[in-house]
Amino acid sequence: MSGAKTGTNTLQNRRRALGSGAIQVLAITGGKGGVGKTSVAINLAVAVAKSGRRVALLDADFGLANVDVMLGLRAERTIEQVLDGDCSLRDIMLSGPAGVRIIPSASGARRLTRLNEFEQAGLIRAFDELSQQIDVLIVDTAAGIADAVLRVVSASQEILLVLCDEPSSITDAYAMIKVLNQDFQKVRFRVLVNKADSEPEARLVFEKLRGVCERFLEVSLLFVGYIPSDPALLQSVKKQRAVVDASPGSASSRAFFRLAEQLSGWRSRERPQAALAFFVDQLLSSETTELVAPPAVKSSSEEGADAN
Ligand SMILES: Nc1ncnc2c1ncn2[C@@H]1O[C@H](COP(=O)(O)OP(=O)(O)OP(=O)(O)O)[C@@H](O)[C@H]1O
Repeated sequence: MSGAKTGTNTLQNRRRALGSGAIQVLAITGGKGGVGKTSVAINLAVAVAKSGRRVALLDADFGLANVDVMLGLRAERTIEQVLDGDCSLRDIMLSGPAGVRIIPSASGARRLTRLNEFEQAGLIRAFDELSQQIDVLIVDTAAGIADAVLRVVSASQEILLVLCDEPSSITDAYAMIKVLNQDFQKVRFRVLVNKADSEPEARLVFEKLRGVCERFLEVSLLFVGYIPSDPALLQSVKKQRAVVDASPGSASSRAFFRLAEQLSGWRSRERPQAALAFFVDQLLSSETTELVAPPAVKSSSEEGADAN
């Protein structure tokens, strides 16, 4: 058996070991920039954490990674150093409001989809470590439909599309749904309308997207609610705080708490217990992944996985 093949089998065993915990993995996306993806990712993460679940927020917006900045934190290191084997996930995670673990990735997020075998082992080690510590992984993604964005989104068990009432938001969301459906066989999308003034208005925006999807695609869209346009959210951004933390009684915060409550009921038909393993698996199945023999790096948990 070749060294590369042996390495691949070992990696497969390690990936399987990630499947043991029932972790929800949710990508926040939308196609268009500025619709509020990062605001939703942060506030939903903090609202879920306030309900007692353990949450990690992966900042995979490699264009304008800014979760840390929006929360007044400073990332010294990112997932890039973890992939290089320089440190562990624990060393780079920041502690956000309500104990949300923030994983800064910046340009490392693009690299997540193009890993050589040494880096694959680093990624699996990192998520193996994470799987013991969280119940929910929320992934904030970049705008656009670049391949790296699509791969991160399609790797996630649940997809939450953020829309707002602008024609380009609808067309960009449609473009994203189409490519996720046709190239990645995704059929189910949850839709959140942001910056709406009322539920009827939000439903109208949702119906515009559903109308065009029904005409051309076989996908299922679920309306999960709306976040009102809220000056308190803008104020909290200026203070580098999550609105659910700074103004928990504001209109947008109440909507985020409602959404957080719903999220625990989003049990995917696609084996929720394997969501984290699926996430890592999909990132690693990139066509551009190079196969090179990995250096022998083992943690005790990987040794356990190898023995299975
Ligand atoms: N519900 C809301 N009410 C008021 N302002 C909002 C709301 N949601 C987002 N915003 C504001 O809209 C702007 C864009 O939000 P955000 O950065 O979260 O969008 P994004 O989709 O992540 O952008 P990008 O694609 O550029 O990363 C920010 O100034 C944010 O404060």
